[in-house]
Amino acid sequence: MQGAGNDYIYVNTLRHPIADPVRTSIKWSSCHTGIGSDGLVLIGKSTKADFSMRIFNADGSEAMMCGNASRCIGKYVYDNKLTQKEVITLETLSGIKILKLHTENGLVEEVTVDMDLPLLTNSRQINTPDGKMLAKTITVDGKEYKGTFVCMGNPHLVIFIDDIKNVNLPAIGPKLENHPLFPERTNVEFVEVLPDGSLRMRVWERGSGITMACGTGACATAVAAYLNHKAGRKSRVRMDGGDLQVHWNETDGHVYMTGPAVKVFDGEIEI
Ligand SMILES: N[C@@H](CCC[C@H](N)C(=O)O)C(=O)O
Repeated sequence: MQGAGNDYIYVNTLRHPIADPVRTSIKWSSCHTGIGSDGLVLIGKSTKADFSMRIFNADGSEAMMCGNASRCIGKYVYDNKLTQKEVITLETLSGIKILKLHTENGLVEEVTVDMDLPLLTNSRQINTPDGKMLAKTITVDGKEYKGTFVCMGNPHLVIFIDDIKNVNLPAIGPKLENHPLFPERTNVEFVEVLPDGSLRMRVWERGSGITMACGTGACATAVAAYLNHKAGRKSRVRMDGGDLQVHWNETDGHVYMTGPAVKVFDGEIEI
């Protein structure tokens, strides 16, 4: 399945348990020797919510949260009749998220995810030496990058720039991901504010590299844009694979992300 082009292999572990998800994600994500994906997502049962999600990056590392995968799970469980609910709770390593399904002709087209509160101070995931987050200047290869840190269950470094075409993402992405400031590594977003006010973002994902979109990254981008006076509470985040709508609600402080969820194909693989 894919959400704005961020593609994962989804396994319904209620029927097909995966004994070694780390090894499986590395093997299956490989474009030339596996299936090819940004990682592996396990849909499971939960004692606290309707379903659970575990997300593994292409390098086998497990993440706490995935925005695009949450939407795709909403589509998977509804379209495959694992539930008839149109509001679903999903247990993740970063808490329970609420998915609101938008259906057309009995199938899910879009999903709004309550992504909970953004974390703007230090978190377990991002241990900066001084314990202070928000704006920070990071020097890499003699060049300074001013980043805003936002944790959406997982860590994001959002960098605003004037012209996104000037970013050499394959070169700078891994250097920022593995910068000593982030002992647990980080996702990295470069963002240009377009004349219509939308946010053009490209992402280097921790553990997967360049992806066509990142849901938590889009939310982090919208929050950082508001904090840096570059956008209002509602933003359209435009990524290589499509757009997401993000609303940082001032009443409850939660971030709401809305976007598509698409099935690419069903398949069987021997393990
Ligand atoms: N693509 C995802 C985020 C996946 C996890 C991330 N690479 C991490 O390690 O934190 C999304 O849509 O949010």
